This record gives sequence, C-alpha cells and structure tokens, in this order.
Amino acid sequence: MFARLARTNYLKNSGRYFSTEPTLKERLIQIIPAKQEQVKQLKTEHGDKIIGTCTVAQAYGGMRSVKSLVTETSSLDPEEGIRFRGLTIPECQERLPKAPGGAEPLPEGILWLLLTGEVPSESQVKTLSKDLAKRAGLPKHVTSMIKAFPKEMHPMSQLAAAILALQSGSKFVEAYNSGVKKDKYWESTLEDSLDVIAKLPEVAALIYQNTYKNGDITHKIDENLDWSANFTRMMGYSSKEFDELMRLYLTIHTDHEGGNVSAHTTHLVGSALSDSYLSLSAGMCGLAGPLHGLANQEVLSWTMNLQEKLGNKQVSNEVLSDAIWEGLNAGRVVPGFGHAVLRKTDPRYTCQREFALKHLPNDPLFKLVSQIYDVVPDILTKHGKTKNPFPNVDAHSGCLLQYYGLKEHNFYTVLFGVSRAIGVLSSLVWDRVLGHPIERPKSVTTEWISSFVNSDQSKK
Ligand SMILES: CC(=O)SCCNC(=O)CCNC(=O)[C@H](O)C(C)(C)COP(=O)(O)OP(=O)(O)OC[C@H]1O[C@@H](n2cnc3c(N)ncnc32)[C@H](O)[C@@H]1OP(=O)(O)O
Ligand SMILES: O=C([O-])CC(=O)C(=O)O
Repeated sequence: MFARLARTNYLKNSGRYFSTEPTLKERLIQIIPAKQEQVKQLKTEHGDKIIGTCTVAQAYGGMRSVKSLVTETSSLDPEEGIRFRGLTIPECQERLPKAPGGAEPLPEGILWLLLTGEVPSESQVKTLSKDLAKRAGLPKHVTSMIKAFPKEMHPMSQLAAAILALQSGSKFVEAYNSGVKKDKYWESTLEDSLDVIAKLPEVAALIYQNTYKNGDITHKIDENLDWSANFTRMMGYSSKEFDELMRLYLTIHTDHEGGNVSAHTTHLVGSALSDSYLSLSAGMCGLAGPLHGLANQEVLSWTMNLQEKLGNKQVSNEVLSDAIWEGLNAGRVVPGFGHAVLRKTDPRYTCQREFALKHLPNDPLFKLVSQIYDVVPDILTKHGKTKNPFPNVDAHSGCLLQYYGLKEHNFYTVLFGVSRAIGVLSSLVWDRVLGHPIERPKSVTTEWISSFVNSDQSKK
C-alpha cells in the first residue's frame, strides 16, 4: 500500500524524475515504533506463555525444532520452504525490481524487503544501489592483507579474516564508545551493515583475483550498475546471462530464518553487542563448515568425480545408483541432500533448476545433476537414515557456476557468504531495534539429565 502511494509521488522536472519516496533509513524510522510497541506489549501481556519445549533427545540432538529464537526477516516451513518476509521465492522473482531487460530480482530489493518487510519501488532500489556503490572501497590495510594471504589459504578463511580487518571502520564501536543511548544502537548497526554489504563484493573479488588469477581488480565500481553486476565485473565476468544468474543466486542465499548455523552464530555473537563485522565474521566461520555452506563446494567436487568415474558419458539410472551407493556404503553423506528442517525439495533448488532449464538445458553437468535428482531420493529413502531424502540449495548452484566459467570450487562458499551477509545483518539490525538481550541459554550436564529423568519432576 505504502509503496503504491509513494510511487505516485514522482515529480517530472526538466525531463528527469525526482523521487519523493523515503530512503531505506527514513522508511525504517517510520516503521520501527509500531513494531517496538507490538513486541513490548507481547512481552508484557503474554510473556509467560509457552511456545516450545525441549526434550532430552532435542537437547542432545542439535535443538532441532525447539522454538526459542525470534527472527523477523524470514521463516522456514518444512514442506513449503523459505518465505522472505512472507514472500515465497517465485513471489520474490515476480515482485522485486529487476535490472533493465532482466528477469531475475536485484539483491538490493531483497535487502530492502528483509529490512523493512516491504517490496521496494524501482527508484528506491536504484537509490539503494547508488548508496551501496558510494559506500564501497576498501581501506589499504585490507587490500594489502588479502594480497599477502597464501594461495593455499581457503577463500572462506580469507573472507572471515578480511571482514574482521574491516572492523576498524565500525561506526557502532565509535557510537558505543561515545556513550550513545541503547535505543539508537540500531542506527550505527545499520550503517555498519550497509557498509560491510557494500564492501563485500570487492573483498570477495579480490580474494578471487588474488587466489586464482594472480591479478588485481580492474573494474572500478560504477554507480549506474547494480551491486551484483559490479561484483561480477570485479570478478572479471561481463556476460548478461551470468549477471542474471548471480542476481538470482545472491537473492536466494540471503536468509533461511534464524536457526541455521550462520544466522544463529551472527545473532549470538551480536547479542554480546559485538558489531556487524565481528558478528558476520563469526557467522562466516560457521558457513564454512561442510554440513552447512561448504556443501556447495563438496557437491560439485562429488558430482564431477562421479562424472569422471562414469567415463564422462550418459549412463543408466542403475549404473548411476550403484556408483552413489558405493559412497554411501563407505559411510559418506551424499552432499547437497538432506536438511535439518526441510522435508521436501528446497525451493531454492527448484528455482536454480528452472534457470538451468531455461538457459543451459543441454549442459552435460546439468543433465547429470538432473539424473542425480531422479535417483537419490529413492536411494536415501532405502538407506533409511536421513529424515529428508530431497536436495537442498547446495545441490544445484555449482553446476550453474561451472557452466558460466566460474570453475574454482573452493570459492563457491564465498559467493554464498556475500549473499548471506544481507540476511544475517538485516536480522542484526532488528536485534538492535528490538533491544534483544545477550543470549545465554541454560546448559545441563549428562549427570543432571540422568538424575532429572529419574526424578518426580520429569514425570509431570
Ligand atoms: C545451506 C545448507 O546448509 S543446506 C545443507 C547442506 N549440507 C549438506 O548438503 C550435507 C549433506 N547433508 C547432511 O549432512 C544432513 O542432511 C544435514 C547436515 C543437512 C542435516 O542434518 P540432520 O538434521 O542431522 O539430518 P538427519 O536428521 O536427516 O540425519 C539423520 C542421519 O541421516 C544421515 N544423513 C542426513 N543426510 C544425509 C545425506 N545427504 N547422505 C547420507 N546420510 C545422510 C545423517 O548423517 C544422520 O546419520 P547418523 O544418524 O549416522 O548421524
Ligand atoms: O536452514 C538451514 O539449517 C541450512 C540452510 O539451508 C541455510 O542456512 O541456508
């Protein structure tokens, strides 16, 4: 409603449009008081209501399904998949602004959506692109540090370290040290978060150039290009189709509610009033684990090994299944399949598959990925361990990147991290808006559990 009214407020003047629409920060200032009031009221009037419980199995089992976190930006349904502020991925693809001539959403649009809960207008997204372009640019100590990293250092370790090095520019630290009041913390957290999101493409591109190309970035940030296209140019890519893939990729990897490792870590570290840089760097260390974001690197290596083993030719489902069983029987997981929450095919997998069907239907690797999708759910069901035999987001991304020439598997999680920063930092801003306290759940020992289960209290 608001966006529609605001769109009517363009003034045509000397052939140029001037928007009277609020900027991102102005809109947040308008939205925040009502949300703060709503949360205050919920805590006062319903603070003692129980929303979740925790069993012994859950305490030992990674707290699966325990409802004990509040995250505003997105919510995950086991059957349907992710909704970003209520919107499914197809709805985001349809409703978020696109680049001229493009079909995929601009990541700036989802940044706005996650922060405000509203679909931005094209002009709001354009203004945000320009704002991010202005905030880009790395301090010298960060570029020299990245260039000094050994090539064998994993790109995710380089990313986490570079984000920490950027912390010297934290506006939150400056505000905190000057005694700014708690109700204003969100403003400098927003500044830091936008600064780091603006700088991440250059950090990632420099890691890429330095690690794999022995080179430097030649592209200068162009305020008239979107955030994602500036990123691909800095990495040395100029294909329009790859630009579209990356806009989609950087949109869909942003957020997956609050309990996943990277989001929860960012939130936890942030709850100690660590700034956006410290919190995001910690989150990236979690994303770098093979059961989480690093799975996309694992998937591609696994798929290409399989391809080689099968003699680089199309084989029957039976032959493919035998090769997959071999790995499973040796005790290895099938990377890219299974999920801690999802119980159906991840819609992030589906939209990447649709992109491939549109742009690269005959690519041999895509054909193998499709065939794997045909056989693995049955195999994992027969295997009988995993609660979800279907593919997750990581099962598809590598084959698309590979097709467009981005062949360095070790780098893939960095792309995920650049996108994930948008979601977890939007959440951190809301943590500050709502004044969430330091996170400190109670832990118990196995001795405590043993005596508890035999006590009268456990029978209640
Ligand atoms: C962006 C993301 O983070 S998406 C997830 C990316 N990770 C992967 O794709 C790695 C492969 N998948 C997995 O390891 C798991 O499915 C996870 C980590 C994603 C979820 O873990 P959980 O919630 O513990 O899964 P679940 O409850 O189904 O696990 C039960 C058993 O099935 C096994 N299992 C789960 N997925 C798989 C799989 N893809 N292949 C083989 N075995 C599996 C588990 O290892 C576990 O075995 P165990 O009892 O011997 O320890
Ligand atoms: O939700 C999870 O646990 C893992 C995941 O898919 C993500 O973080 O994108």
